[in-house]
Amino acid sequence: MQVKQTELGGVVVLTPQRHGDARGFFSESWNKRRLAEAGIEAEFVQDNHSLSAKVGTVRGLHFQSPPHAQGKLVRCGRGCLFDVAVDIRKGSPTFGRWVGVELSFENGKQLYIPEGFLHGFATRAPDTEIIYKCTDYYAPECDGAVRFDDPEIGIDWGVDAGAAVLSEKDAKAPLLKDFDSPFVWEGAA
Ligand SMILES: Cc1cn([C@H]2C[C@H](O)[C@@H](COP(=O)(O)OP(=O)(O)O[C@H]3O[C@H](C)C(=O)[C@H](O)[C@H]3O)O2)c(=O)[nH]c1=O
Repeated sequence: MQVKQTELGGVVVLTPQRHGDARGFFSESWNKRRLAEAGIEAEFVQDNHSLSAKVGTVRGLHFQSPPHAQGKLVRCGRGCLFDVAVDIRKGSPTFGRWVGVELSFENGKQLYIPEGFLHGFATRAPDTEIIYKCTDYYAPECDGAVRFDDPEIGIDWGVDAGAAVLSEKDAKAPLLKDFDSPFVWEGAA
């Protein structure tokens, strides 16, 4: 498995090995021991799977606040998407900074996003399916969001923000400056 650190500490791009043969390929999409070897000690308790029919669908930027904060291991089961993590840990030297990576069925890449980060994605192909493991259960009372097109964050989604396919919740999400993050950077004094 290839492991590539990003400029946001803890956010890691993983590419599991694919064993190709005349039938197609086989890949271990998740292996706890290999993640631990990559420095990721995560206990996953829930798998999520969603389908987004239209190109330019944006889901995010979401988080769950403590005590049900979620780390996520994200991959693309079909199609192609641009997956983004944003650091919202107060005191972090990279607070408000984002990283993005194209995940597709073709490239087999995965993104690990620890607790304390917003997560969102924009689809780049029709009928795109995202599949991701979470380190805590769904807790709607802890559900939170920040606007995907917040100019202070400045994510280049590669889609026309005005034409993005959004949920009502995402269309009404607050800006980062109007939001009090429940996360504190562990490196803070
Ligand atoms: C997240 C979640 C949702 N639901 C139900 C609640 C709604 O009836 C329906 C759609 O939920 P929502 O509109 O929040 O789904 P997304 O917009 O895809 O939200 C997700 O998108 C971003 C990318 C994430 O990382 C989060 O996992 C999550 O916030 O599924 C559940 O039953 N369990 C769950 O874990």
